[in-house]
Amino acid sequence: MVIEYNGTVLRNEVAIKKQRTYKSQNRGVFMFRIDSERVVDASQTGGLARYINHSCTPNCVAEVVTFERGYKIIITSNRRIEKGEELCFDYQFDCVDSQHKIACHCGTADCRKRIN
Ligand SMILES: C[S@@+](CC[C@H](N)C(=O)[O-])C[C@H]1O[C@@H](n2cnc3c(N)ncnc32)[C@H](O)[C@@H]1O
Repeated sequence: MVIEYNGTVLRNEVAIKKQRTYKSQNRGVFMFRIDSERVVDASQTGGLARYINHSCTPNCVAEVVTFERGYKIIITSNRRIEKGEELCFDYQFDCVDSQHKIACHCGTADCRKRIN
């Protein structure tokens, strides 16, 4: 394990409202989708894991572990990581319409050129 992605678990509807609010306040939005109903919001209460960037050829994997009392998002490495190397994982965002695509700058040979 490398780090846990901490934050507040929100219902989807609440997460969408909060996302709008953060954007209207010019604040960063740091959210991790657990499933179609729940999102972990790390924008206000999250730790350092929220700063991990996306890569199409990542050195880490983010997994949702379910417990009786909730969820944990665990980020583990999938290979040896050298000192000073940037941590990254595949965001696995859903594909969205062409107007809202985010270009990927991971720079790896297998880059898909967009994050979503
Ligand atoms: C959770 S934040 C990651 C931390 C962010 N780079 C920062 O400095 O706060 C996610 C955002 O970072 C940017 N990002 C992350 N990985 C990227 C990538 N491979 N290419 C381009 N932008 C990326 C995108 O704007 C994305 O919406």
